[in-house]
Parts: sequence; C-alpha cells; structure tokens
Amino acid sequence: MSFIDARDRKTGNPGTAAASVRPGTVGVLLVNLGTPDGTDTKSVRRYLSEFLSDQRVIEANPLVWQPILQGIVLNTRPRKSAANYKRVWNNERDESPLRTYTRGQSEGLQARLAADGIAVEWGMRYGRPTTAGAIDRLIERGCDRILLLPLYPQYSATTTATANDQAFRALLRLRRQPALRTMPSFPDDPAYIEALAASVRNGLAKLDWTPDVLIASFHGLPVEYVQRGDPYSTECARTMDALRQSLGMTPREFPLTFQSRFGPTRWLGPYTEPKVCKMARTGIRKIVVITPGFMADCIETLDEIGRELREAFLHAGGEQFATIPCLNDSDLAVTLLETLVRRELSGWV
Ligand SMILES: C=CC1=C(C)c2cc3[nH]c(cc4nc(cc5[nH]c(cc1n2)c(C)c5CCC(=O)O)C(CCC(=O)O)=C4C)c(C)c3C=C
Ligand SMILES: [Fe+2]
Ligand SMILES: [Fe+2]
Repeated sequence: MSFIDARDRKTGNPGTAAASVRPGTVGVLLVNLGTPDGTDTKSVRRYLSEFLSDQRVIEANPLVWQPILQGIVLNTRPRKSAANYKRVWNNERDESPLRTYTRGQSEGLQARLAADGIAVEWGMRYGRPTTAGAIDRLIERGCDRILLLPLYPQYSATTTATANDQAFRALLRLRRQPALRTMPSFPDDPAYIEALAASVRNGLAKLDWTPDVLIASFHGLPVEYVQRGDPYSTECARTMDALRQSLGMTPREFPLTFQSRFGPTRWLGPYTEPKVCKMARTGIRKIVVITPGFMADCIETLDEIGRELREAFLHAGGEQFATIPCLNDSDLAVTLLETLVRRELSGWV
C-alpha cells in the first residue's frame, strides 16, 4: 500500500483525492490559531499540548522541552487557563469566541463571494475544525485552486508560517492536490489600516469620556525569535506607524506594547501591564486599549486585557478603562477580507 493511499483511507475520504474535483472552482480558506473544544481541564490540556508541541512556537529542543511541557506546564497551566476560558466562553454556541468570530468572518466573506462562485471555508491550526478537514470540504465543493489566508495581519513564523505548514501537510495525503496560494501578511495594507482606524473612531465615539492615552497591545514574541529573523516586531511597528498617521496621533498619545508573555525568556517589550500600571502611577487616569494584531477577540483580549489589565490599571490608581473590540465578524472585517482576497485572487478569477 502506498503512503498516499494509506493516508487517503485514514481520512475516510478517498473520493476527494480524485473523483469529485470539478476543475475551475476557486476556494478561500481562512485559518486561525485554534482553541479548546470545551472549558474542562482535559480539553484545555489537549489543546495546549498540541499548540505548545509545535516547534514553530517553542523552538527549544523537544528532548528538553517535552518533559517540561508534559511534566510541569500541562499539569499546572490547563486548570488556570480553563478558568479563564470559562469567563469568556460563548455559552450559547458552547465554543470559544475565537471560533465564533472566525466562523462569522468566513460566513460573511462567503456571502460576499458567492455570486462569483468562490467557496469559503475556515479551519484552525490547532484543535477543531482542522485545517485538513477544511481543505477536504473545499475539494468536495469542487475547488482545484485554494487561497490560504492565515488570519494574522503581522507575519510571524509562530503563527503565519505554521498555518501554512499545516495546510501543506494536509496536501501530503492527497494524490490529486489543488493548487495552493498563500496570502502575504498585510501589516500596513490601506484596507487593514482603514478598518482599524474606523474601529478606533467608532470605539471612542461610544465613550462619554476622552482617554488620556490610547494603547495598542500586540501579542508578544520571544526576543530571540526576532533576533533569528522573525519580522513580527517590524511588522507591528509598520502597523502602528500607518495607524497613527491615519488617526493623526503621536507615539506618545498612542504607544505600542506587547502582552501575553509565556515562560521565563525575554519577550518583546514594553510589556503591556507594567507599562499601563506605571502610567496610572504617574497620573494617567483614563486609558483605552486596542489589540490590532488580533483579528478576533479571544482569551488574550477578553480576559488578559479586558479583565486582568483593567483590574491592574484601576488598582494602580487608574480611573477609567475601556477596550475597543477586535474587528471580529463586523462589516469592517468582512470588507477588509473581501478586499484582500479579491486582490490576491488576481489571475485566478
Ligand atoms: C511560546 C509561546 C507562544 C508564542 C510564541 C505565541 C505567539 C503568538 N500567539 C498569537 C495569538 C494567540 N495566542 C493565543 C493564546 C496563547 N498563546 C500562547 C503562547 C504563545 N503564543 C499560549 C500559552 C496561549 C494560551 C493562553 C492560555 O491562557 O492558555 C490566542 C488565543 C486563543 C484562544 O483560544 O482564545 C491567540 C489568538 C500570536 C499572534 C502570536 C505571535 C505573534
Ligand atoms: Fe499566543
Ligand atoms: Fe494570556
């Protein structure tokens, strides 16, 4: 038995590899990070185990890292993370907000592209729905050309590259592969900056107070990864330069910070929480926080920023704290995705 046949059988979907392709259909696959299936410790442990075993995410030697992960991290972190996930969970759908918004983005984009005969599906890098399953669904819908769109405006090997890896890994199973095109990151694309600027303006207009400072908090990354060539921090800076210019703000009025530090190594700074607490202690009383690197609200924005950072700022002497939601499945987000996709499909449609 060949490798490919064995894998086709394993998916239980041998027909997708050959028979059902109607040549000519173009598909778009939105990929986000991933999320646990439930808020129980076991589901969170399973998810974190897959996520933190990815060598794109943790570059340490697996012979050293796996005993630490399995023996220490996965015996402590899942309980705390499960409690955090419970606080932000979408109980109506029994799923995490990240999954709800990613589905919403996919459905919104599908509605915009249906008349052009373009199929849209969504999947996750870790957990469910899987990237491979989403590719299978696109193939079942007749796609022989797929545009892969990792939902990260700023490129990082830890996010964009591993999403691409996973899609190409899924193709390993297939005898007849679709063509796969990957979307470049879009850190200062005018369509992205316009959507962010509009969301800032909308968010500020809803407040009956004016912030002393607007803070842009991005997910962090180990400094060492940047030193080895990851362009993430440069791309975050490009986003901020363009967004400040669009809003007519200075770095002092609209600083860039990094959140979600994990582990003992040095991460990109300044770290969001110490920076914000220092601001509170030095007389800044009212802040608004936006998280432009996240296309959808998730545990990192809703709990770490919306709850933990709020508490820390108020505790340090702050008086007013608000967050601006991520683009989520708003019209702004869907218009952004449609603009990026239509441009990137040039030559295919
Ligand atoms: C070394 C560890 C990590 C790196 C590197 C990392 C990079 C990175 N992550 C995102 C986006 C998200 N991360 C999310 C959660 C999350 N991230 C890490 C660790 C690293 N991330 C952990 C351990 C967790 C889980 C948090 C917990 O409380 O257990 C999420 C949210 C997922 C959700 O379901 O809500 C996102 C989104 C980016 C953009 C990035 C690199 C730039
Ligand atoms: Fe992360
Ligand atoms: Fe976090």
